[in-house]
Amino acid sequence: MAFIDEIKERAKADKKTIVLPESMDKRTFEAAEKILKEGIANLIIIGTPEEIAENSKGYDITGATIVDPFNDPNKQKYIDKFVELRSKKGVTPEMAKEQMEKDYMYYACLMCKCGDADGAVSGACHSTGNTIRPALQLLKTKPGIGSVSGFFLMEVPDCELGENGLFVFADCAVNPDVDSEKLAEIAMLSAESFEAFTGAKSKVAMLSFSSYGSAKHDRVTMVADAVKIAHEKYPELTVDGELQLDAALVPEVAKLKAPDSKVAGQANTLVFPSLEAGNIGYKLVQRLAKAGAYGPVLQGLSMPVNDLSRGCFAEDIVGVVAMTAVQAQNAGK
Ligand SMILES: CC(C)(COP(=O)(O)OP(=O)(O)OC[C@H]1O[C@@H](n2cnc3c(N)ncnc32)[C@H](O)[C@@H]1OP(=O)(O)O)[C@@H](O)C(=O)NCCC(=O)NCCS
Ligand SMILES: CC(=O)OP(=O)(O)O
Repeated sequence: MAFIDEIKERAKADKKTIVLPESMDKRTFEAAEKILKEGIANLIIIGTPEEIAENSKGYDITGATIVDPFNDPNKQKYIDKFVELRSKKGVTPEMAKEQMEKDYMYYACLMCKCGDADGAVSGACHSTGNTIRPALQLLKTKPGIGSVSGFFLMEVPDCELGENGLFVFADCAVNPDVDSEKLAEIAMLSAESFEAFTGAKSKVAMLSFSSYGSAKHDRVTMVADAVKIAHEKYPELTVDGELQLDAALVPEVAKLKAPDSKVAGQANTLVFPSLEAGNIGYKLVQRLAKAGAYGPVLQGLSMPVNDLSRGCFAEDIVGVVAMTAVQAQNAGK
């Protein structure tokens, strides 16, 4: 069974409620029809009657709960929660109301925070920054986590590398500035994500343009230091580096470049040394290898809220909603 079909089956087994705030985009309704028909999740769609009528034309969204952000009996509860969480940052009730009406992602995050939804998915027509900022501000990180990061679950067709073509790539979405500490934490979170979604043991490669000191540069040292930190802080983690991509993936190259590594030649979880590398890397594999790219899924956030690429298809939204529902199932465990 394809990876995403397994995730859909897991989502269906214990249905969660996911909120979709992008009623201004037709893909939301195309995806909603599929999600409801397949029974993947209960849905809340945020939008005015005009937005819903205009963009849902031709799609059957019977069963979705529609919330009009200008006329919602629960709105005061969300305004109060917004102010409770952000008054120290100067947010007043008037500002909270205006922000929620202007940007439905704030509304969606408050629904999650108040327990009226288990997760949210947005980003088909909003940039990543605008999609995740409300979640970072209102939901915050899980206890003990310093930074939220974003991974893609990549499903590469006809590929024996990784876990039969399945990989986690991170960070592809969130942190423009990383250091060794952050990279080590991204490695730990990515390993957890890989294992939660695939059920297989993760083997994390910390990528660079150097393998085991073959090049000398500050950016190589940053990755090598991240590996040392990861070994110290997360001794249960199978992680190695710094490694070039070919050494991480291909057994024959691994024998030459990192012969004693427990990861080289078998990596299934790839931690990129910068956001540039991660974001470009996942798009290369998606577009040239025709890989499935599900995400960016956020890791380290206190509740499941996930982003999409603006280039996504409705089927990608369905996949990310299923992954969000599975994250919500795992949240209490
Ligand atoms: C994530 C991002 C939106 C946050 O930056 P920003 O909008 O400038 O916001 P700030 O730095 O003021 O942070 C806003 C809040 O989020 C928190 N935050 C920022 N980055 C965070 C992270 N990685 N993890 C957890 N919290 C984070 C800040 O602490 C701050 O909290 P506060 O308001 O309670 O003090 C920004 O780093 C960004 O745009 N990243 C790149 C996204 C992107 O374009 N990716 C490529 C396409 S996928
Ligand atoms: C993940 C990503 O790159 O998102 P977008 O394509 O919307 O910038």
